[in-house]
Amino acid sequence: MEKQPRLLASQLFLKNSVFEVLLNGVLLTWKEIPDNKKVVSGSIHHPFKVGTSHSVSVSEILAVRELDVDGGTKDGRWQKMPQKLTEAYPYAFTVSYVERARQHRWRCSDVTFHCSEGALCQQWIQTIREQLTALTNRPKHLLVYINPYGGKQQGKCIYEQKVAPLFACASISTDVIVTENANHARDHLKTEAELKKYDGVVCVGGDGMFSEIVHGLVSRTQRDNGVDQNSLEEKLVPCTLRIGIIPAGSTDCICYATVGINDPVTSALHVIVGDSQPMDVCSVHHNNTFLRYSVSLLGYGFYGDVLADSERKRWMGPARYDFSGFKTFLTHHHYEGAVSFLPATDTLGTPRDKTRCRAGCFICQHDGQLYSGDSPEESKTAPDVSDREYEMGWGVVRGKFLAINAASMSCACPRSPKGLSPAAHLADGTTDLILVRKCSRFNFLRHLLRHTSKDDQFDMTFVEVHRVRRFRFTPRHCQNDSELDLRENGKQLFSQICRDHPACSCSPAYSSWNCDGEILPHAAIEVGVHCQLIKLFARGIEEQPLFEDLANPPCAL
Ligand SMILES: CCCCCCCCCCCCC/C=C/[C@@H](O)[C@H](CO)NC(=O)CCCCCCCCCCCCCCC
Ligand SMILES: Nc1ncnc2c1ncn2[C@@H]1O[C@H](COP(=O)(O)OP(=O)(O)OP(=O)(O)O)[C@@H](O)[C@H]1O
Ligand SMILES: [Ca+2]
Repeated sequence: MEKQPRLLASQLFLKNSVFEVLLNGVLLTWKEIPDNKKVVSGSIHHPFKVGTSHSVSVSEILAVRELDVDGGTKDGRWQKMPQKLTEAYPYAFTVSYVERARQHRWRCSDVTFHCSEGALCQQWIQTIREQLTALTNRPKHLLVYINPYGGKQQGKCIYEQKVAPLFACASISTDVIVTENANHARDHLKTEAELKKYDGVVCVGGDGMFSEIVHGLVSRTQRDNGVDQNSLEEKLVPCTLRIGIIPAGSTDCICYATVGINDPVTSALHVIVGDSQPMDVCSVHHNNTFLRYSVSLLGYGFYGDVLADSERKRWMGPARYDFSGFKTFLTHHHYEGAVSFLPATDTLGTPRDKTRCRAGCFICQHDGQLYSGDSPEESKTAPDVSDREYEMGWGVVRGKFLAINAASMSCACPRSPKGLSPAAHLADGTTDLILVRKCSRFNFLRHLLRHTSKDDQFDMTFVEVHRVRRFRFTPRHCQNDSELDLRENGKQLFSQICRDHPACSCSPAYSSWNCDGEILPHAAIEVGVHCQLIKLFARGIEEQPLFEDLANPPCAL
């Protein structure tokens, strides 16, 4: 087959005007041309219209398809064409591309170019297709898991109506599994799935569903590479398959913090263009035994109690968190214990930075390290602790806490658009440890409210925040290491304490850990961060243009 040129320039017809259309391997641009420069004959030009121009990155073109002269595309989509146009320009092709809308939303837009010669039309189609084929980061075959019961139970419908047509348009083939029970996706990935067949795994659901995919993929990768997940000293092997999240859950905080919005079409488009966003993963251990992975929030006290209460109210849907949040706020329990942590002293950022982790983040590109390039490749995913540091650098905070939160990323979500730790990074190998000491209800409310405003939620005397690589929590009443059933022990201990002090308003001895929306069975845990262990089909939150109305300014050609 004849090699297509990388550069194409033609005068083509679009919406009653003649446009200079240019493809240079990086950009597709089309600019309305003035009357005196036209070489196209028989154009139906609007003489008073001011020339407009557009530009689309080839990497954001989804597909190109031929348009039949009778007005339908070859793939069956129907388009209305004025008769005069079809007579003068009987050949046409449609380019589908990403267009940016408000609040980080992406939409699929179509532009149809008409020409008088069939050969020219074919040349354009083939050249664009060739340039799309050269984009090797794009997935061709995906494994999709749908949770039909997540969020408002719309997962199946969202996928079929909004996502599947886009995947089909971009010629992505899929194997779709609608899960039949909790952990179906995790176990299928862990043991059965033929991962070699796929370029990525997509989940349709919320943070819980994403967590299943992470557990399935990370565990499978470690098993295939003979790595023991139980030891915190082990360097975990990064997963090669990227993960896509089509949001259909209650919080969707992973999606919100990696894309900027929980919108199924936007997420599907990030999958199609083959974006890649590395992410840190925390491994949580108890007595040198692996418990779970966490990518967003590990929360003891307030967020643990909210989750424990809300699990009994799943029937309420996403509103359960507000109900349980309000109830937990009123109960105002505090918990006693010791938090030891290894500060990330060698990092580029701090939790109090004004800058945010955004697409192309400088800090994440350097794995959060001050001295990039010095770290050998194999140490990238390890909790990165030398023996000396291990002995020397640990800090300890003891006391009574309303909340102990570790945010490995901002945890931005619709409830708190800036998140629990606004300056946290997706892929710097650290987690932000937020300690909220016992304080009055009023002060705690002030702290919570600051998650929804511009004010700094850390700028309060009872709150401290540390960027750490590892941490450990030991509850005060943890008598021995074999504390096994937290809930039973907790209840017994609570009733014991309250029998001793009948008139007091003491808190139970234990809360629970909320690990990305799952309750952990132990209060005493040790946590390590594995830098960039997984990759998502995302690019981080893109900076908003200064004036949103200029999100798609006409480009200067
Ligand atoms: C007064 C308003 C204050 C609003 C403060 C909002 C802060 C919200 C911060 C949300 C952080 C979410 C972190 C994400 C965790 C996910 O891995 C996990 C799985 O999806 N989600 C949850 O655990 C779900 C956790 C959901 C927590 C919701 C907490 C709602 C608190 C409401 C407090 C009301 C007090 C009202 C007093 C009058
Ligand atoms: N077929 C199924 N039946 C019951 N539970 C399922 C099924 N498939 C997945 N699950 C479980 O449902 C739980 C919740 O799902 P998901 O995360 O999709 O929604 P959510 O809890 O509403 O949202 P979020 O996690 O964002 O709060 C997950 O932990 C997952 O393990
Ligand atoms: Ca991080």
